[in-house]
Formats: sequence, structure tokens, C-alpha cells
Amino acid sequence: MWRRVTSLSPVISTSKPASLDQAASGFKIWRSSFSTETPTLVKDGTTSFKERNPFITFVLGGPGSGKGTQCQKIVETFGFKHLSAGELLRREIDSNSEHWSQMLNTIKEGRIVPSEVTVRLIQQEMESSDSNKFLIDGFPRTEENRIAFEQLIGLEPNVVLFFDCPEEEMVKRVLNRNQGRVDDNIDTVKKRLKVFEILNLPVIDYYSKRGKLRKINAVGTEDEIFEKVRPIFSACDSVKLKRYLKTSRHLRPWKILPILYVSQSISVCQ
Ligand SMILES: Nc1ncnc2c1ncn2[C@@H]1O[C@H](COP(=O)(O)OP(=O)(O)OP(=O)(O)O)[C@@H](O)[C@H]1O
Ligand SMILES: Nc1ccn([C@@H]2O[C@H](COP(=O)(O)O)[C@@H](O)[C@H]2O)c(=O)n1
Ligand SMILES: [Mg+2]
Repeated sequence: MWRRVTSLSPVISTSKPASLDQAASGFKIWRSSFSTETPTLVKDGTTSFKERNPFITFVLGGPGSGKGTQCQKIVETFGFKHLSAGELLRREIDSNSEHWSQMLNTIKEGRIVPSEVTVRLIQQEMESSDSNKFLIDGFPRTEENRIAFEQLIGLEPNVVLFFDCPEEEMVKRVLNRNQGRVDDNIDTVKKRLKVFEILNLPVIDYYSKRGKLRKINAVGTEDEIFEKVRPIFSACDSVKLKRYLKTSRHLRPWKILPILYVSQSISVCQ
């Protein structure tokens, strides 16, 4: 049984000019429906999602930079729950949910769906998941996305991956993808690249300044790129382990030493 708890919080705002926001989403009506209250779902008799202290990774990069491909490998190797924001939106469109046609048009135009919609979808998936380690792929795409996540969910990412790829390579990969996506065409890709540059790069810069960004050169084979990703998560495991060691009485040092050793190679991922 879920009950809704609300608390007051400031209105979500961004430092971007309003015209840019509008160009990115095209959903003035949805945007204006943002509440000044922050609802939090709390399961009766159990802890809230926030209290589960989940490990959150945001996965960023331009269109076709390889976010989804690398997330799959991270899932296979480190057992994270993968949530692709774009995939969640496509699923909503396929299920003819409310606003499906607006969402479809937004995606066709390479623009950004209002944050409240996307954050709610991510929140539902996280809260209903058994996992406590999440890869949130393709999110946050804008400062508004980022602030909405912080305000509605009340959490920040532990790590932010950024797959840095030249535009020419991204365009080539998207046009060869062949998965029937409505936005995999040259016109939409050009728009998505523009949106990435104007709206997503400031988010990347934000996390870089806070020391959370792990920038990965996304040129090379899928396996070569994953070898740059791997140490980041080995290190994340070790951070959790260190925390565990502080609180646990059941120490088994011989079991964690190899992982701590691997973690020494963190930080330079270029
Ligand atoms: N290192 C790589 N070299 C060549 N092709 C790749 C590489 N990584 C991924 N690809 C291919 O490029 C295409 C785009 O990859 P992927 O779907 O992972 O990108 P993405 O960042 O998730 O893109 P989007 O933001 O559009 O969802 C896919 O067809 C994938 O198989
Ligand atoms: N935070 C997000 C993520 C995605 N979208 C829309 O979906 C499109 C596809 O996203 P992918 O991550 O699968 O490339 C994207 O171009 C946006 O139109 C969004 O609005 N907000
Ligand atoms: Mg993807």
C-alpha cells in the first residue's frame, strides 16, 4: 500500500533562457504543470526508496556514442539494473499512454520530453526494482532534468559516465543502427546533436566540476571501450566494500583484497 507524502520545495528553475527550454521540449503546457511540492512515495511500514541508499550512475553521451551498448556490458559484468530514459519513453508511446503522440513528436524532433514525465518513469522503475545499483542511461539530458531528479527523488548520482565521441562517428553509428527507431535518420540526428551540445554539455560540465564525471573516449571497439569502463565499477565496488568494512563485524579481508587492488587503477579513463 502506497501513500503520498508531500513537502514544500522551491519551484524547479534553470539558468537557461526560456526560448531554449521551449525549443528543447515543445511542451509548454506540460512544463507549466510542474508543482511546487515534492511528492515522495513512502511504502507503509517500510523504508522509503531514498533510505535504501541506492548506488546511482548516470550514463551520458551524444546520440550513438555507445551508451546502451556499454550499459549492457556493465549489467553483464557488474549486475546493475539498466534504465534507459529513451527506452522508457518509447515504451510509453507503444502502450498508447496519455500524451503518447506528443512524446512521439518530441522524439521525432529530437527534443526533450518534460522532466516530470521522464523522472516519474525512472522513479517507478527504481522503486519497483529489487536491485539497488542503477545505470540511468540518457539522463539527465538537461539542467531541468537534473534538477527535477534531485527534487522529485531526492538523490544525486554517485558516478556520471560520459562517452565522448566525435560527431562524425556518432552519425555513422546511428545511421547504421537499423533498429527501426523513428529518430535514426539524418535530419533528427542533426537536431539531436544540437540539443546535446546546447542542453547536455552544461550538465556534463556541472558533474565535472563536482568531481563525479568519468569521461571515456568512446572511439574504438566495444570491448576496448569497456576495458576503460571496467575499472570505474571495480572501484565503485571497492568504495561500497570499504563502507561495508567500516560497518560490518564479519570481516573477510582475503575476499576483498583483490578488488581493492584493482581499484587503484581508477580515475584516468581516457
Ligand atoms: N564502439 C563501437 N564501435 C562501433 N559501433 C558501435 C560501438 N558501440 C556501439 N556501436 C553501435 O552503434 C550504434 C549505437 O550504439 P548505442 O545504441 O549503444 O548508442 P547510444 O549512445 O545508446 O545511442 P542513443 O542515444 O541514440 O540511444 C549501435 O548500432 C551499436 O551497435
Ligand atoms: N532524458 C531524456 C531521454 C530521452 N529523451 C527523448 O528520447 C529520445 C531518445 O533517447 P535515447 O537516449 O534513446 O537516445 C531523445 O532524443 C529524446 O527525444 C528525452 O526527452 N529525455
Ligand atoms: Mg541508447
